[in-house]
Amino acid sequence: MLERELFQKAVQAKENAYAPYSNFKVGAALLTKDGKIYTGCNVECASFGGTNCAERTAIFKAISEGSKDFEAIAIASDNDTFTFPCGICRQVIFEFGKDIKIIVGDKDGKIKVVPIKELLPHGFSGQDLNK
Ligand SMILES: O=c1ccn([C@H]2C[C@H](O)[C@@H](CO)O2)c(=O)[nH]1
Ligand SMILES: [Zn+2]
Repeated sequence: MLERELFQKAVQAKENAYAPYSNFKVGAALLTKDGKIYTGCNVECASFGGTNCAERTAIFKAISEGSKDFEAIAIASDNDTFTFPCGICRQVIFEFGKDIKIIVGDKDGKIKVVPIKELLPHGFSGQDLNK
């Protein structure tokens, strides 16, 4: 699966976003090492703390379906430029692999790929708990 194709899946997943409060729709597409794709969107809540980001929706779907070896996650919003994952999502992505590739795109179709360890330098992980 090409990075560009995975990004397009994230663009499609964005259509299902439930974002009536922020109006900021986000889609994510998660590629597993065995070639499966799990998509996700942000789901907001009137009690704002109940909101879940697109990235974590995709990851939690995958985990709950028995997949936990991830290759890459693509993220799309309606912004003109790249939307990188928030801090909470960076930590959750890092939980499942320090080399997972983050794929973002801009309005001109430019794709950028960055490993999660670059977005979360010195990240806390299970290793710190001797796990
Ligand atoms: O990478 C991001 C950044 C933000 N959001 C969502 C959370 C909230 O619904 C809205 C505004 O922060 O966008 C995501 O899903 N992913
Ligand atoms: Zn997030």
